[in-house]
Amino acid sequence: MNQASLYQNANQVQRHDAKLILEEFASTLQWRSDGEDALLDVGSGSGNVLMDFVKPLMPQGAQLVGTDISSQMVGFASKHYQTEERTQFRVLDIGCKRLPQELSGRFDHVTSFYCLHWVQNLRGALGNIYDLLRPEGGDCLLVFLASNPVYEVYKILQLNEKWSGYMQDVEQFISPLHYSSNPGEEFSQLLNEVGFIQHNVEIRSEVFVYEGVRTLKDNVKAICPFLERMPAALHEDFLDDFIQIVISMNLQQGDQHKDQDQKFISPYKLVVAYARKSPNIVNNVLIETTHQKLLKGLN
Ligand SMILES: C[S@@+](CC[C@H](N)C(=O)[O-])C[C@H]1O[C@@H](n2cnc3c(N)ncnc32)[C@H](O)[C@@H]1O
Ligand SMILES: CC(C)=CCC/C(C)=C/CC/C(C)=C/C(=O)O
Repeated sequence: MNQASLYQNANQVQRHDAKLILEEFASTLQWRSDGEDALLDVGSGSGNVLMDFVKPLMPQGAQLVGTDISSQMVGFASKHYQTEERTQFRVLDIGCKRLPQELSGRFDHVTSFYCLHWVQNLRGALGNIYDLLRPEGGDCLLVFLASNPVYEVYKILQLNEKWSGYMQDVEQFISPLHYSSNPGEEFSQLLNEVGFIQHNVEIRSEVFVYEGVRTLKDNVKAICPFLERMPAALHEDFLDDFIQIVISMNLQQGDQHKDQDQKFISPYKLVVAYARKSPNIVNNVLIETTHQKLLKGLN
């Protein structure tokens, strides 16, 4: 997904979820007493969730860094929000092998909305999020899809020879937790493995209703990675096939012959995770104690 302006105009679900969750977690986030918080947002996209819902929560003197793997998204956000003080956007692949040195250990908070379901190497991404936080401690709020009917639609479309050539790698675009029987437990385990001792993970079952065929098509267009691989002349045909599959999955209500009257039901599962990094000294004591216990067990 590289079309920032398409995304900026068709991200109602993403904005709705981020707004509600940020209102809920505004007072849980551990704001600094000096108001000099530094926050990095992972997968900021066109930047409007970060600027409309995260920035207003932050103290006046706070620094914000919006990041994204897509240079097109970063270019759009930088231009759109160029007059915002203490705010910058830069390219970062959160799944990268080595973080840029100037970002490592620099942040009090990391946030991420609707991004981590795009990252197959979830463990690597979480390790990087841990390392972005200061050694003295910090916290993160991570919100992403565990599952969504869009993934089942993609898999059915891939079986159609009209589209299969564009969708060979469909699994790369399915949330790494989509097939998990216990996504909450799996994600908690990953948080533990990378060093987050204190964390809370919830899997929330949500439903969003898209009003009318055009609304659903625009929302699909904004995020579907396969459309940019095919000639624009095929887009409407692909989206029509998408809608037919949604109807066959019984996710449609209303008069099939009146585009405006149709509603499309999207039941999905959202991971909402909040985690705190403890200061190194606390971690070292805990590791030491565990180590001593293990040694005692051996003697
Ligand atoms: C659905 S958008 C979410 C944008 C924004 N956070 C919001 O809530 O509206 C997902 C964003 O994640 C970015 N993304 C995907 N994989 C990424 C990765 N490995 N590292 C950083 N960003 C990534 C995409 O380029 C895209 O801009
Ligand atoms: C009814 C139905 C299949 C709805 C799918 C709606 C849709 C466009 C989901 C997108 C989910 C997603 C990957 C969002 C994102 O990354 O922002």
